[in-house]
Amino acid sequence: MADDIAPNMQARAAQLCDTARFFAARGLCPATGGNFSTRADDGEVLITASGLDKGTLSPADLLPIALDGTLRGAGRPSAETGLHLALYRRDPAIGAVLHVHSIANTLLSRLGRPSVLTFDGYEMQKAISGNPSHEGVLRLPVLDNSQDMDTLATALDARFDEAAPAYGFLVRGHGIYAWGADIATARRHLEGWEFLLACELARRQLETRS
Ligand SMILES: CSCCC(=O)C(=O)COP(=O)(O)O
Ligand SMILES: [Zn+2]
Repeated sequence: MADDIAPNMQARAAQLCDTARFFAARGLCPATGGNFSTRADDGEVLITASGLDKGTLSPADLLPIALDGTLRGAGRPSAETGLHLALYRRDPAIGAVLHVHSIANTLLSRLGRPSVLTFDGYEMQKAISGNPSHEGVLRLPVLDNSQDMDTLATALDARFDEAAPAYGFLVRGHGIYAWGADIATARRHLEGWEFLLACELARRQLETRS
């Protein structure tokens, strides 16, 4: 909880909560869905406690946890902590991991059971680091959902090289994970992906009607 957060991490904790409230205010964290974390300077991770309304988060709702899953202090960390920690362990450059549930990410990961979604022709592709133009093709991997975080983490590990250039992946019928070197970059990636997913869902609906 807040007392356990080092003084030098207070600003980052506040920024993470601002970011969570930003996405919640846009309807991307319905019914307590979503979880948010950032790497701390001491190598620990601050992650949201489980089951909270992400629209009212404050730093008191963040829990410090080691990369091996050892919780420092009391509280119940996010049910999806295992996936966040797997990402931080896999890539030391990851500074923040954000997860939300939207209608677009939930539906598009289910329609036709894709293993990957592709995007081309969208200016917003440039929101994803390393993509200078709408002319490239972005690939967003889709993993099957599981309630077992070890199963999900193993599946992610096997496809991490695909997910890395996307700075994210979808979990089927569940939601999106996006990350970045810091909270602001992770937020840009997540906003960008959610815009692209919303466009793609609307495009498919319009095509079906015509
Ligand atoms: C009601 S959403 C189901 C749980 C979930 O997918 C989620 O993102 C929130 O779980 P947490 O334990 O982090 O609150
Ligand atoms: Zn979730």
